[in-house]
Amino acid sequence: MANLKLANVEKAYGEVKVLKDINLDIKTGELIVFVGPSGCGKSTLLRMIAGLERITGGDFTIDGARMNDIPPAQRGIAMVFQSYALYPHMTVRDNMAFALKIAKKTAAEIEAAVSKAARILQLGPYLDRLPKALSGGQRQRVAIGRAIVRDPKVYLFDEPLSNLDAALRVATRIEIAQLKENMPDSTMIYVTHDQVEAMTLASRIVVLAGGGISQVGTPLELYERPENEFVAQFIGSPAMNLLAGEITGTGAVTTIKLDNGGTARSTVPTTDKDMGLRVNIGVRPEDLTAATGDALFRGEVEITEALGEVTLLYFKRDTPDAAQLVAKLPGIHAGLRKTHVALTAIPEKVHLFAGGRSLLYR
Ligand SMILES: Nc1ncnc2c1ncn2[C@@H]1O[C@H](COP(=O)(O)OP(=O)(O)OP(=O)(O)O)[C@@H](O)[C@H]1O
Repeated sequence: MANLKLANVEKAYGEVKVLKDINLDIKTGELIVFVGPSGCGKSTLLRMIAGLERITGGDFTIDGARMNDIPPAQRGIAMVFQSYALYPHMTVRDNMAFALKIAKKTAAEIEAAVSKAARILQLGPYLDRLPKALSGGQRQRVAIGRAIVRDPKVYLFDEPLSNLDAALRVATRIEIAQLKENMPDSTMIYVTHDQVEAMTLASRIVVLAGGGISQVGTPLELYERPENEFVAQFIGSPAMNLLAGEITGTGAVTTIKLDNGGTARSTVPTTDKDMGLRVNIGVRPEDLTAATGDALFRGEVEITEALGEVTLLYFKRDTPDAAQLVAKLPGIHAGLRKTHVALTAIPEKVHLFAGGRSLLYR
């Protein structure tokens, strides 16, 4: 059991605050994923939780006990890094047993812990091999095994799959999902650049930006109800399209006259005082469909990318909207190249942002 709490946590290097006002409650059994642009402080925050970086402000507690000044080894936390750093001259078994030998555990305790980890990670057949005789994915499993044998309350993963090739990433990602299933009471925090890892593994995703938390939510909450334009465009690939316009009709369904001449409708509710408000509508590429009546965008398809199950459409860059718009249509539509298309989206899929903030969260 481990409930983690970060209260007003900050990190300053000299005068520069790289993280501030970090408030986060993590419950036992959650798998929390930190995402955000490069340099936003994901690794720093993870390392502060591990005790590898000093916390310069605020409090970090595990089950109510303040951890700020507790050394890493006494926090009950194990960290798995992207470079697995196994001891090359030791077998898989000895790599996993090493920390327990140092901790002066008995041979029987070590044997029990190593076999349990080997079972969870399906490393049984490899226990007597040296790391050089393993694939990258198997080595990463041994690195995770070294964490498991210590039976920590909290697991921290710093981009554990980023050194693996695409196929192995998928396989190892599924293994991590299974690992989490097998250890429902362990709390995990995972840093990644990979959207798919974040969306598929996380109980909740923490989006970091500009030194703070931009939004915390389940993967679907972030996808369906982003609080701001940053999260809207960060989660989902290709990114959500933003088109500028003005509110011309309010109520349970809002009408927006777009600067490009198009019209959009949104089920985000508005009131009379919103008439004339400048907004950006947000529409995901996958929510755009061919329009028969009102369109929110019309343009000439310049490039198509047929990916098999979907086709991405990019438009002739003759207006600001056309330059940034991407549509994702199911199936293969290479024939749309050089044709004019009109696109719309159902009102339920049209997000509204004013000043960068979603009108849903007013
Ligand atoms: N020792 C240091 N002194 C000063 N600034 C630092 C130091 N270490 C990190 N930083 C700064 O802190 C910020 C956060 O770095 P961090 O490595 O945590 O980002 P990140 O989100 O993990 O990035 P990436 O995704 O590129 O790994 C960066 O702007 C970085 O330049």
